Amino acid sequence: MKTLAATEMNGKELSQTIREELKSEVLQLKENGIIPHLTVIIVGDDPASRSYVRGKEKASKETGISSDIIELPSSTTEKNLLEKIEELNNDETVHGILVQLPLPDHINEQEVIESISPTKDVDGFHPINVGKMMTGNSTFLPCTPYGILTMLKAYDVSIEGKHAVIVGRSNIVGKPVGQLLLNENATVTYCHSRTKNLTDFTKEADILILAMGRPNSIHGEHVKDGAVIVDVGINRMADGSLTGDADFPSVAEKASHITPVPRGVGPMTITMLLKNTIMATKGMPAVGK
Ligand SMILES: NC(=O)C1=CN([C@@H]2O[C@H](COP(=O)(O)OP(=O)(O)OC[C@H]3O[C@@H](n4cnc5c(N)ncnc54)[C@H](OP(=O)(O)O)[C@@H]3O)[C@@H](O)[C@H]2O)C=CC1
Ligand SMILES: Nc1nc(=O)c2c([nH]1)NC[C@@H]1CN(c3ccc(C(=O)N[C@@H](CCC(=O)O)C(=O)O)cc3)C=[N+]21
Repeated sequence: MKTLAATEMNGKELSQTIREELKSEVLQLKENGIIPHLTVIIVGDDPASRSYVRGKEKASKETGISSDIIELPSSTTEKNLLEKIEELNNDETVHGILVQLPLPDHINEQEVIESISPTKDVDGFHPINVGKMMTGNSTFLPCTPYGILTMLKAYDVSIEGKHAVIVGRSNIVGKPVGQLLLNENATVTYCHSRTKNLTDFTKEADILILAMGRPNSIHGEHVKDGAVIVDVGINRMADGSLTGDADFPSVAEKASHITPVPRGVGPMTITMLLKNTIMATKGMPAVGK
């Protein structure tokens, strides 16, 4: 019988530890009469999005963060959504604003992201915050990439000088995770749907980040011995189960470290959202200063 060679990087367990620390930060804020508050806006009734939003609300409550969900019908106009965001920007009792993506096609996602006050942008998607991240300045980091970095550090994975290969280049996962690893002195390669001979690149990775959203795409033969594998993919299978982008059993035989799906990157994303909300409550440096 083959034993699992890899260390499993368990995002659920690590999240529990971090969330305990966050709870005491929240208690301190409350002692000073400040209650951190996160408002999540969801437009439409996509079941997966609703399930994530509920997960965020549950985790907020458990950490002592107050939260509310604004549910808008998919027929909501962009103007209506922008007005709602403006109200929240001006509401001093709201510290963090998250607009669940994707939005319906008739709403311009970029306009919406840019309308959120950068000081309340706990997703780290506002161009000002993206720019600060790119230049290595302190800001809200996007939750999934921040969660990945936190997990790699907690498991003592060394990043400096390592070849990090990112499969996926979305604005919310692929691009920013590559940037954060570059900031940590990795050598970074981005792959995407037009990449030719993808596995030539994955085989070269010391750290392989999979963020394609294609189930079971990468197998043991496509990764280097001793590689660190972070599987961001969340794919709902016909039987209702969740699976990542990697074929877990064969990849785990080659890897030194691997994240499972579920209980890997997903819970870390939510933990970093809580962390960003606390940071927003404490007050971010004013924009432009
Ligand atoms: N664990 C978590 O917390 C989170 C998980 N996710 C999950 O991560 C996955 C990615 O999410 P997201 O970035 O939003 O998705 P997108 O669909 O926005 O991006 C997918 C990326 O993968 C690339 N890609 C698709 N097919 C291939 C292929 N065959 N070969 C190489 N590259 C390919 C695309 O390339 P191109 O740009 O050329 O189209 C694109 O850059 C999804 O499964 C999502 O559910 C997302 C957010 C948080
Ligand atoms: N503005 C915005 N910000 C986001 O951060 C954002 C978004 N929009 N749209 C959708 C994606 C997806 N996402 C996930 C968060 C947690 C889990 C998570 O906790 N997953 C659990 C499983 C949950 C389950 O069982 O369904 C796990 O992997 O263990 C998954 C996915 C955040 N996203």
